[in-house]
Amino acid sequence: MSRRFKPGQEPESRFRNMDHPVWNRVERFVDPFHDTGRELLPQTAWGFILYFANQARWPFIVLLVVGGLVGGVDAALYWSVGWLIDILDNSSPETLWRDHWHQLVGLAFLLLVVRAVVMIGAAIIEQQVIVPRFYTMIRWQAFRRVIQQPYAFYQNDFAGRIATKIMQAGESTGDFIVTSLQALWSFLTFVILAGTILTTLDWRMGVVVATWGCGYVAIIRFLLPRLRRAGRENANERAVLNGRMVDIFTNILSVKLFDSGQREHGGIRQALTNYLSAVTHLTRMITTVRASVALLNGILMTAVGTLAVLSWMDGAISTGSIAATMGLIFRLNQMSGWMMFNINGLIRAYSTVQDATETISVVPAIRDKPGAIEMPRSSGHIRFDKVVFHYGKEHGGLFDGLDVEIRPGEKVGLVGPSGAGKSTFVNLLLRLFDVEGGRILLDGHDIRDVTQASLRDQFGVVSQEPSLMHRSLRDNIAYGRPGATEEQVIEAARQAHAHDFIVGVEDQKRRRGYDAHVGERGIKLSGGQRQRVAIARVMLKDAPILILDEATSALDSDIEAAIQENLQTLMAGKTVVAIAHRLSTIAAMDRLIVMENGRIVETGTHAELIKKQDGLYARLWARQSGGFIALGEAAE
Ligand SMILES: Nc1ncnc2c1ncn2[C@@H]1O[C@H](COP(=O)(O)OP(=O)(O)OP(=O)(O)O)[C@@H](O)[C@H]1O
Repeated sequence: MSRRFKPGQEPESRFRNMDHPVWNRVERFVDPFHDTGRELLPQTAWGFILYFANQARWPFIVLLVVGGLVGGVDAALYWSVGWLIDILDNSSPETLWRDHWHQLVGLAFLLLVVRAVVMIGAAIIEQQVIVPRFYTMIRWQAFRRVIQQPYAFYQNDFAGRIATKIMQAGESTGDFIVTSLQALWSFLTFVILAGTILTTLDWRMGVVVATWGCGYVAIIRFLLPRLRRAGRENANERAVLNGRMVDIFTNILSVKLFDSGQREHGGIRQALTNYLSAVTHLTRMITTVRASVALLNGILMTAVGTLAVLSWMDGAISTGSIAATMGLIFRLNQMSGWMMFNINGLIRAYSTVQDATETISVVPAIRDKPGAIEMPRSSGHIRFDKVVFHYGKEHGGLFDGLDVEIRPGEKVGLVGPSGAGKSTFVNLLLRLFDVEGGRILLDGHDIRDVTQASLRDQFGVVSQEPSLMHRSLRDNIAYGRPGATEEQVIEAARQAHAHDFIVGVEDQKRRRGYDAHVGERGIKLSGGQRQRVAIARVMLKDAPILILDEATSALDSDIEAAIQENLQTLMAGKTVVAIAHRLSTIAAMDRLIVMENGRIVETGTHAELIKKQDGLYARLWARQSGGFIALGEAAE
C-alpha cells in the first residue's frame, strides 16, 4: 500500500467535534481507517462480505446474540399471552397476586428490562458501529485499492460509476450482514421456538408448521436465483444510467455546442428504458414471491386454527393455549411477510456487492513487483530498448522494436504528425502503460523493477490540457511537493507568471487569491491560466526529468516568451523530453527526434534537420514557418 499513509491516523472531522464520552465508548469497536494491507480484495461477493465481517468480528458476534434474543423475546411474549389468560381463568382477583406474583413480576421484567436491553443493544450495534464506521472502513479500503489501478482502468470506465461502486460496496456489505444477523436470524429463532411451543401443545400443529417451513424454503429456493439475477441486472442498468448522466454533465460544453438537446435525450431514454425493463423484471419477481407467501400463510393460519379449536373441543388444550397458538401464528404470518421484504433487500445487497467487486477487486494490470526498489533521484538517463507496444491490439502496431537513448541532461524534442506516437512514448516512460515487448531503462533500472511512486517522483509533467483539482490554488500548486511552505508556493507561482493573476482570483464563496477554489478540473480558469498553475506545480516539484507535452500551447506569445525564460532555468541540469506541434518552441533543443507511425524517421539538431530539404522535419517546418517565421531566420 501507499508508503505515505500511516494507518491509525484518523483525520479530524471538518464537520464538528464528535467527541462524547458515552458514544465514543460504544463507537470505538471498529476502526474506520483500519486496513489489512491485503493487496487484492476478494473477488466474489461471499468472499468480500466474509472478509470484512471478519474485520469487525466482535460487533457482529454481539449482533448475532442480540438477533437470537429478539426472536426469543418475541416468542416468549406471545406465549405469555396464553399463560396469562389461563391463570386469569383459574384465579380470583384475591388470589391472583398472592399465587402468581413472581411470574407476573417476571413477565414485567421481560417486558421492561430484557426487551429494552435487547432492542437498544441491536440499535447501538447497527447505528453506532455498523452504519458509520463499518461502512467507512470498507469504503476506505476499497478506495485505496481502486486508486492503485493504472491509468487505462480509468480510461475504460466512468469516473462517477467507479465512485458509486466504492460507496455502494460499504453500504451493501453492511446491510447484508446486519439483515442476515438481525432480521433473518431473529426470524429463524422465532420460527424454531414457535414450532417447538406448538408441537408441545399438539404434535399435528408442529407438523403443519414444519410443512409451512418447507413450503417457505421452497419458494425462496426456487425464486431466489431468479431474484438474484434480476437484482444484478437492475444494479447494472442503474449504474449504466448513472454513468451516462455523469458523462453528459462532465462534458456539458461539448453537449451544448454540438447537440441541440435532443441527441442526449435519445441516449438517456434508451438507458432509462433498459433500467425500466430491469426494474419491471425485478418487481414482477417480488410480487410473485409475495403472492406465494400470502397463499402459504393463509393455509398455515387456517390449518393451525382448525387444529387448535379441535384440540380444545377434545379438551386437550386450554383457552389460553388457543390464544397463544393464534398469537404465535399471526405473528409468524406478519413476520414472514416482513422477511420477504428483508430477503429482497438481502438479495439486492448481495447483487450490489457482487457488482462492486467487479470494479473494486480487479487485479491491477500494472503492479509493483514484489521487492520493487525505491528509485533514487535519477540522473535522467533514459533508454528504450527494442520496445514493442500496440495498445493490446494484434494488428496495426505502433512501436515495433523502438530504440531510443536520451543521455542525462539532454534536451530532446519529439516531433511528428498527429498519431505518430509521441504521447504514447511519454506514457510508456511514465509507466502509465506497460510495454508489450522490450524494456525501458531509467539509469539502467528496468522501470518495472522500481516502485511506481518512486518512478513518477522522477518526472515533472506539464501536459497540453492540465487538469486541476477542485481545490484551492494553493493546494493545486503544492500538489507538486507535499508540505511545501507558503513562500515556496508563491515563489513557484511567480516563476510560472501565475502569481499576478492568482492574487486577483475570487471564487463563488468569496475566497480570494491562493485560497480560491478553481472549479472541477480547473474549469473556472482560462486555458493559459491553468497551464501556468500546472507549470508552477512542476517548478515546485523540481523533478530530475521534465516532460513538456505542448506545455505552452495555451499561452499567448508575451506570456510564453516570459515563461520560456523561466523554463530555461527550470530545465537547467535536467533531462527534458518536450513534445510540440509549434516547432518554434522546441527548435532550440539539443536533439530532435522525428517520429512517424511509431517509427523514428529522423534525428538531429534543428539546423541539421532543416538542411534535409525532402526530410519530414524540413517539410513540417516549411509549412509552419511559411505562416509566421521566415525559414532563413529560424534556421540560424
Ligand atoms: N488509449 C489508447 N488505446 C488505443 N489506442 C490508442 C490509445 N491512445 C492512443 N492510441 C493510438 O495510438 C496512436 C498514437 O497516438 P499518440 O497519442 O501517441 O500520438 P501523438 O503523436 O501523441 O498524437 P498527437 O500529436 O495528436 O497528440 C494513435 O493511432 C492513437 O489512435
